[in-house]
Amino acid sequence: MSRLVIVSNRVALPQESRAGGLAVALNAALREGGGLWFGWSGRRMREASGTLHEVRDGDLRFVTMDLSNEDHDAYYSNFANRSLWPMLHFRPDLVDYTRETHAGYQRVNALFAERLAPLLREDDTLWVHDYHLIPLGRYLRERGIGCRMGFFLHVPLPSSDLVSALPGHRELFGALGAYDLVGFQTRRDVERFRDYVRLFGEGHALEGDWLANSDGRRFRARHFPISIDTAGIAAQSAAGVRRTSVRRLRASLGDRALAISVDRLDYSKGLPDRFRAVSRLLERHPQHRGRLTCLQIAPASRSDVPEYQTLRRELAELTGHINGRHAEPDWTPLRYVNRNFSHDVLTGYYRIARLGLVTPLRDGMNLVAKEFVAAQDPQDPGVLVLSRFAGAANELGGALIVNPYDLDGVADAIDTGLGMPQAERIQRWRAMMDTLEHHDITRWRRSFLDALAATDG
Ligand SMILES: O=P(O)(O)OC[C@H]1O[C@H](O[C@H]2O[C@H](CO)[C@@H](O)[C@H](O)[C@H]2O)[C@H](O)[C@@H](O)[C@@H]1O
Ligand SMILES: O=c1ccn([C@@H]2O[C@H](COP(=O)(O)OP(=O)(O)O)[C@@H](O)[C@H]2O)c(=O)[nH]1
Repeated sequence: MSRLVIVSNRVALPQESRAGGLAVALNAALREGGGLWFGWSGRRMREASGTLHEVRDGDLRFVTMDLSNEDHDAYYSNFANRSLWPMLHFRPDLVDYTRETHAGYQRVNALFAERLAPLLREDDTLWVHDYHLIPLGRYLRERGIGCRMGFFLHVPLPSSDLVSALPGHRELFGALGAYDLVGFQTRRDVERFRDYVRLFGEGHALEGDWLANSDGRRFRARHFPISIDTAGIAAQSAAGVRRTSVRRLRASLGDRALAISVDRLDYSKGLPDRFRAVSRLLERHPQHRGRLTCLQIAPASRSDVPEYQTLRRELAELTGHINGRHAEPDWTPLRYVNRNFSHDVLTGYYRIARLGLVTPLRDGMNLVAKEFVAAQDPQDPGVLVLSRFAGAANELGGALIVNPYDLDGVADAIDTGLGMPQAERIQRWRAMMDTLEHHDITRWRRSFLDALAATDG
């Protein structure tokens, strides 16, 4: 059997727990079959990039690479997260592009290829992840690596008009033609990719899910919605409610209902609009005053990036403003926590919540939405309020689907969710849980790798 080699910027080393769906999902996927995981070490050094570290855990091998401060700054904090991330999340107004940081991104991708190539075998299956590493496949091919290569984009792909506004887009997105299979989260992302290839791309779209790159070499593009370890999370949450931290949260609520949100502190997640929607709820539906506690867990993310610093300041101010306006001496509507929690605790929190509030402005998938569903008590499940702009909305039709820009609509959905009869809650939850039980992380991994194995190579 071919060895699986996963490459991603973020690697979840054994015993490491941090926010971010990619690392959570790949960890679950790799543990199933063993293999090698290659990526950034998480260390920024004063000296040059490229030092490798290795950790073994059973039949898993983790090889990570240090980056210099300068490379990390150009590749991750700037080009990946100030040029690509905002563009891919439909925010051209936030794109900050320079040729220098673009060159740094290409340089780090070339270095990934240089360090990874000697570790590869001819019959490996290589699976590259996300917008940090789009050109890696092309650099590896230039080094003569001929093994099967797949790429998965965890974030959305916007329309060609937006993509084509990024300087150098042809070279960057044309590099996807070096892979044998390119995976996206949703069908719409695939459609937009095919449109892009047709209108601007190096290469052309063929019949079915086939495309041809600029050399005429054929590759495929399909959607593979990422998922979670559904059974594992259900079991974890049932046990989680007995944890001290979960019991303490429940005790602190008294007889108030809990609405929970869990997001990296990122502008794509729509936190300011969500907080305003909670404020709107208390105006439109005053019966919830003193009866509802909204808990927002928002671990800091990409703190070197100015847009994230601005958002953090904005949210601190907005929380103070909303609580100052609505709170009573014995009640505050919003609890806002900038800390990272382990899955054991989070799943217990989800289970005692009456409502999961997941309202990103754009999100590739949003695993929190799926985790919230999997963590519910089957006899007394909570309700999910979910943005139509999260990839997860395509599969979780049992949620109350909202437009996060429509604050009145979000407020009304919260009200509907809090008042929903038990029979309807069970019916909606069962439909979503059936989907997640059928389509879990194992199935995601297998369907991608089976499709990759079925390409010409
Ligand atoms: O690595 P960071 O910069 O700390 O960011 C964390 C991850 O955020 C993004 O996650 C995406 O992948 C999820 C799983 O497919 C998906 O559910 C979510 O919608 C995406 O936003 C990013 O794409 C990852 O590369 C980061 O590691
Ligand atoms: O304090 C936290 C906050 C989030 N997460 C996890 O981080 C992932 C977030 O993934 P999602 O797809 O929702 O968004 P992303 O952060 O990848 O954009 C989920 O598995 C969360 O359970 C976590 O472990 N601890």
